Parts: sequence; C-alpha cells; structure tokens
Amino acid sequence: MTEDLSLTAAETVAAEKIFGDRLDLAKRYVTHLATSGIERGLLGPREVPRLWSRHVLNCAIIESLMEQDAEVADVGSGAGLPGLCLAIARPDLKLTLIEPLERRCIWLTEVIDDLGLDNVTVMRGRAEQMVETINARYVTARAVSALSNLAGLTIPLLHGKGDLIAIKGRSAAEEIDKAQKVIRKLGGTKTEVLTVGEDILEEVTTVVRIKVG
Ligand SMILES: C[S@@+](CC[C@H](N)C(=O)[O-])C[C@H]1O[C@@H](n2cnc3c(N)ncnc32)[C@H](O)[C@@H]1O
Repeated sequence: MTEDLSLTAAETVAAEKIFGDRLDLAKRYVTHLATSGIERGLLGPREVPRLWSRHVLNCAIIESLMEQDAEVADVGSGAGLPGLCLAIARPDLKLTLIEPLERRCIWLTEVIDDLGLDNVTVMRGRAEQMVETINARYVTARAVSALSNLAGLTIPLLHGKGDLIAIKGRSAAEEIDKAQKVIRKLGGTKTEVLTVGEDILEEVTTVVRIKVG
C-alpha cells in the first residue's frame, strides 16, 4: 500500500480534538481500512484519499451527541462506520456493532483485537433479529437504508427510550417526510435534522436524530 494516509493540517486539528490521546488508534484503524479493508472489499479503493475527511472524522464527530457511558448499537456497521470510530473516540461508550455479513464481522473482529479495544463487541445478524438482546441508549446507522425502512430496523432496539442517530446526506428532510407515519407509529417524539462538526470539520456531518420516549 503506497497511498499517503497522512492528514492535512485541518484534519490534524480535527482529529486531535475528536480522538485526543487515542489518535494513534484512529491512525491504525485508517491503515487497516486502506489495506485489508480495501483488499477484502469492505470499502472501494477510490475511498482511500478521503478516508479521514469523508469517513472517519465525519463519523466520529457524532460522539458529541452522546452522553457519558452510554450503550450504543451501530446497525449495519460494515467497515466500522460509524461504530468503530465511536469506540476509538469514546472509550466510555459501550458499542455493539451489528452486521449480518460474516466476512465483514471477521474483519471487524480482527481490527478490534489488533487495536486492543475492550468497549466494543461484534454481533453477527440483522438488526431485526437483535431486539431481544439489545437495549441501547443510542442506535447509529450510516448508509444502511432509507429512513422509512431504517426506522423499523433500529427504533425497536431503543425499547421505548433513546435516540436514533442516522448519518444522512442532502436527502435527510425528504426522507423524514416519507418516514413520518412510521416514526410516529414506532414512538418517535421528536425528529430533527442536525448539522454536526461545523466548528471542527471542513465537511460537516448531517444527521437525522429521532428521539423516542
Ligand atoms: C452500504 S453498507 C454501509 C456500511 C457502513 N455503515 C458505512 O457507512 O460504510 C450497509 C451495511 O448494512 C448491512 N445491513 C443491511 N441490512 C441490515 C440489517 N437489516 N441489519 C443490520 N445490518 C444490515 C450490510 O450488510 C452492510 O454492511
């Protein structure tokens, strides 16, 4: 792997703020993404130049929406986005990465072992099969499904109290419109579009936050 994974000056400032003394762990994660992550098809090779800006920083920044010591379930974690970023940035959080594909779970477990993270576990399966075992304060998801479907997969994992934090793009407001009915049916009490990281990131993160209970 000859790609340059170094951070720009602005990314360095952001990464130091977000990861603090765990920045070396984040760098190691990025190296895994750029090597075995690409080789094993978890990410496309074109993502390598923007691993920090578009993926890791953009995902990790949502930690600012989370209370101390909370349980977080990341649905459809794939290469650990955002779940592993959160586990690295916030050792106080307790993360469960839910992912149905075996080879992705194997890769995630290898990376977690290599980084020595003790606040994150991987559960293989679909979110809708995990309702009996997971009771999270926050459920996160990125690029898993449109909100009208995602709400049904994720909100039950909150068991009546907590926040769904879905990282979305420009379609956020439109997706909310289409999902209003199902969100209400599932107990959503407040749905909002938030922009996170305006003071730190060059590319901000847009999330849909749905509060339940
Ligand atoms: C496009 S990938 C996104 C991965 C990662 N969140 C990211 O942003 O790079 C979607 C992931 O969701 C997983 N997935 C799809 N349906 C799911 C379900 N019902 N429950 C849990 N994960 C699911 C897929 O296996 C896949 O890894």
